[in-house]
Amino acid sequence: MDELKYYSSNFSFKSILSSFSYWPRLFKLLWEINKAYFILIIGCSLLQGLIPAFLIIATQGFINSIVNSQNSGAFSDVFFSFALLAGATILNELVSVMKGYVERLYESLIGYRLNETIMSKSNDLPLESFEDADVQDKLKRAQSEASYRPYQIFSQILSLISQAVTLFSVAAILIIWKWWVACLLIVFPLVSFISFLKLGQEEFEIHFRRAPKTRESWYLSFLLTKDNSFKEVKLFKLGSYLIEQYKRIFSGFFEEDKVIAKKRSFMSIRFQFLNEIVSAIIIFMIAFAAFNKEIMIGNLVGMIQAVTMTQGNSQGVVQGILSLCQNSLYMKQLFAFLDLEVKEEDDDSSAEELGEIESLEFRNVSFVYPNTANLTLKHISFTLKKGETVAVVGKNGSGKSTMVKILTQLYSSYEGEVLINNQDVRKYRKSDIRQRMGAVFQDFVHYEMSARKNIGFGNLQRMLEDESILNAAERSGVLPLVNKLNRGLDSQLGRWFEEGEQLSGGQWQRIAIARAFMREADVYILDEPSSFLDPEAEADIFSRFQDLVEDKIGLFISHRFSSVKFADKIIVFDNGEIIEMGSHEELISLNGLYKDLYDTQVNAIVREEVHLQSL
Ligand SMILES: Nc1ncnc2c1ncn2[C@@H]1O[C@H](COP(=O)(O)OP(=O)(O)OP(=O)(O)O)[C@@H](O)[C@H]1O
Repeated sequence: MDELKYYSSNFSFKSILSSFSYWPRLFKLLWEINKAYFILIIGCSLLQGLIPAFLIIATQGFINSIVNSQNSGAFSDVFFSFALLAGATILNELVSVMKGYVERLYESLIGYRLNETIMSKSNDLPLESFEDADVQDKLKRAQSEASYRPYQIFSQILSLISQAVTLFSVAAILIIWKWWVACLLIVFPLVSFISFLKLGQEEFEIHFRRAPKTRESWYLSFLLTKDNSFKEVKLFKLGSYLIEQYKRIFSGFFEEDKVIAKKRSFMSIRFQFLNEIVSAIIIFMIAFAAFNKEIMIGNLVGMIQAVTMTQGNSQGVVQGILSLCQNSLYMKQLFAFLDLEVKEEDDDSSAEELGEIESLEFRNVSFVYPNTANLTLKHISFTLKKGETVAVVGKNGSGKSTMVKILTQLYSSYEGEVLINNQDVRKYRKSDIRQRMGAVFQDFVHYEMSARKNIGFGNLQRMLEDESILNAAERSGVLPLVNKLNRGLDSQLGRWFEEGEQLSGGQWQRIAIARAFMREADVYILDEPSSFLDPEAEADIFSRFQDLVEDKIGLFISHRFSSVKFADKIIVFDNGEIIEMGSHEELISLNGLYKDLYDTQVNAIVREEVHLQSL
């Protein structure tokens, strides 16, 4: 909201001028995308600007040559001026076809490249920024508006140049006759400039304010069109409600658009009317001059053409400058996103080389999520050592996943120290650290792609090596499933694309675990790996996990104590703090939260067994 205030108060002529400061950057960007197209379009635009004046002179000459030939009886001049006129017309057509062709290619190329740039920028952002609603709004604005505006600005500048060339060359024909006529035609449309400029600012402000609502509407349509939400939408009969919400947002937008469109139409009618009166008077004056034999009939035709063209071009130049002002404001949005600070220090060449990770330590780590009031992690300290399997338990929302995100360097704005091999993690490149970690997050991804990619994404270099992929599948116990797939590793998974084979929740989870195991890592982290698994599958996964991490560091978060109790060390989280730590036996004897949670689960299982036996 504050930002809107900032922008609103800056919708001034000055701010529009300052937005032109992006032009050099924009031109550099467009030049780098394709130099040949860039030059060709500029060349064609200049030619297009000059041709109309030439056409008028050729038409004028052609008509006058006919009139002269009637008096002299010689036809050769007519033939010559006809050839000139025909040549100019053909050239005009050729230039416009050529420009259209290059423009289409260049425009789509620019669209792709800018989307690519926006995607790589998103990829470079740290998770903290990515989860920020303001950054999401900026991203939405950059994606929806700014990716096609750059070409618009470029083509507007060119058509402005071309129109200006036409305007002055055609106006020269009138200046020779009566200079003030040309001045009147050029200057008059400027009267409308300020009014249209204000309207353009209003329109921009509306679009700027819309970004959060546009995102909301996108989300509503996402809920209705994606398979993972579709089931609930059907079951709870949310469809009509969501469509209604969507409609409400768009009807609001439509009303605003209608108001702007109405204002624009009224303004156009007013200025158009005044323009027509001015040109009617001038055309009448030209006709009167021809009637008095002050000018020839060819000149009459040429000058009437010149009046219409000067007037049209002068209006075109004004409109061009206006939409250029407006588009320049949108350009700010693109660069506002591209200029977001990237805090990742991966390009730090002074970073130390990271060897095998033998120990990981949290020393007095506290963390608060941006824009929230309370600490999510409070003075956390623990150590993980090579050869250890550590389980993390605790109630929902106690901070376990947050700790994992800090461990994997997805958040870096914590207090305290995170150490690798007794050295501060900040000494190492984040990408080097992540390279040595294999993790499955709670909200792991179902890639709607082949089984090969789903597993191979864990180690891109090995994605084409069947043996490595099958090995990872074996380790996560998903090999029998992979072997049963119609096209083996290259079978499409999920239902989004053709010939996709849908998996169960547990099968997807095993595939995600295989992806983590694909990495030749020193640290393996599983955040609730058993949430979709049946007890047998869960026991299977943990025994495989323990084998895998025998001489590595293994960390898993779980709510299932049947697996947790076999860990070498158990860390108990409560409300962002570590309140207990030790082996299963040690924690049971402590008689604290761990014992409570454990007893609750064991008693529930016992009750269930008794109930089953009584049936
Ligand atoms: N991206 C975020 N932005 C702001 N707050 C967050 C974010 N992610 C989590 N939180 C908050 O941080 C707290 C800890 O969440 P966390 O996911 O770490 O808990 P957890 O122990 O893993 O819970 P669970 O067992 O339910 O997975 C919660 O109160 C949650 O609301």
